[in-house]
Amino acid sequence: MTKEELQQLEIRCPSEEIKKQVQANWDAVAKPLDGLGAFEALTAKLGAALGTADFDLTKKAVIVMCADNGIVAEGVSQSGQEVTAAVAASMGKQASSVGKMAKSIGADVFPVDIGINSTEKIDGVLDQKIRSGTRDFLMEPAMTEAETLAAIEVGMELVRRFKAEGYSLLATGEMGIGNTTTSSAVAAALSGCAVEEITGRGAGLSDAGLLRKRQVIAEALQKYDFGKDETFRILSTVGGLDIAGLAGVFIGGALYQIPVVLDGVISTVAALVAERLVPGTRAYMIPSHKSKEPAAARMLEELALVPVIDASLALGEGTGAVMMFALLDMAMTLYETRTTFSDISVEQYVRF
Ligand SMILES: Cc1cc2ncn([C@H]3O[C@H](COP(=O)(O)O)[C@@H](O)[C@H]3O)c2cc1C
Ligand SMILES: O=C(O)c1cccnc1
Repeated sequence: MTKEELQQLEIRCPSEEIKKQVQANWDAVAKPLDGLGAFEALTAKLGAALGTADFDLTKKAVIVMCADNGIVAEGVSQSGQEVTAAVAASMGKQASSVGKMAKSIGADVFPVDIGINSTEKIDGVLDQKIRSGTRDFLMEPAMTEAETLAAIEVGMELVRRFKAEGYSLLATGEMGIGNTTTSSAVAAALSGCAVEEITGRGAGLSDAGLLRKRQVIAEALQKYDFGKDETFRILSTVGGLDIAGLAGVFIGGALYQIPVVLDGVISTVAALVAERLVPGTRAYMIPSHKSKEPAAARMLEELALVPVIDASLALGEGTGAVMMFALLDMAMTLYETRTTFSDISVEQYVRF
C-alpha cells in the first residue's frame, strides 16, 4: 500500500437507522429514560458499526502492539529498553496486568512484536517485527515512510484476520518503553499545543527526567518544524512502530466495520493519527478512559470522544480498554435480556 492509497481509503458511514433502533430498544426497557447514560449512546454506536441492532459482543480481544523507541537513548524514561521485551514475554504468558484483567472477563489478548529491540522470538507473542526499535528522533527521523506504512498495514491486517475469526469488538493496547515521549511529541505536533502542557511523567519519571523529556520533545519539534496537518510526516518522524500499528488497527476497524476500544494516551494519539489520515475512522472508535497523561484529554477532545472512566489510569497495555469491556458486558446483559415496560405491565402508568 502506498501513502496515497492509504489516504484514499473510503470509510462507510455507520447506519443512523440502526443507531435509532438500538436507542428505541433502550427506551422500551423498564428503567428511567436515558438511565444508562453514555452506555446507551455507546451501544447504539456499536450496533451501527456492526450493522445490526441485535449484536453480540461476547468475543473480544485486545491487540497489544509492542515496540522499542530509539528516543530512550536521550534519557526520557525511567526504564531501559530491556523492559519492553521482558513485559512482552510476561504478556505472552498472560501474566502481565492486561493478561490478568482480560482473563477475568474472558477476553483474549494478542501481544504483537511490531518492533521490539531484540532478535529473539518471544513465546505467545505474534511476530510482526518491522525493525528492532526505531531511530532516536532527536538525531534523525524515527522511521522511514516504508516502515511506517508497513506498521500501519500490520494493524489493518490483524483486524481483518480477527474479524474472520469471529471477534466483534477489539481494543488497542501497547508496550514500549519511551512511548509516552513519542506520543506526546506526536500529540503536540498534531494539536499545536505547548509541549509542557501535553507531556507527563509516563511510567513514573522524576522531576529532572520530566524536564529532560520536555526539552527533548521541544528541541525535536523545533528541528522538524511540522505543519499541524502533516500527519504522516509527524507519525513517521517522531512517532513509533506501536503508534503506527495502532493507527492501522483503527483504520482496519473502520474499513472492516469492527469497533475498536481506545486505551490510554498512546492509543488515543494513534486514534487521532488514524482519523486524520483516513477521515471517518472515528465513527468506529469507542472511548474508554481519560489517562492521567495530559495529552490524552486533548486528543479525545480533538476526536470529540467522551471517555466514561476518569480514574487517573496510567498503566497502558490495554488495561483501561479491558475495564471498558467489563462495563460494556454489563450494559449488554441489560440490552440482550431486556425487561420492558410491557413485560412488567406498566406501560399505561409511565408517561415519558
Ligand atoms: C514494568 C512496566 C510495565 C508496563 N506496562 C505498561 N507500561 C507503560 O509504560 C511505558 C511508557 O512509559 P514511558 O514512556 O515512561 O517509558 C509503556 O510501555 C506503557 O505501556 C509499563 C512500564 C513498565 C516500566
Ligand atoms: O495512558 C497510558 O496508557 C499510559 C500512561 C503512562 C504510562 N504508560 C501508559
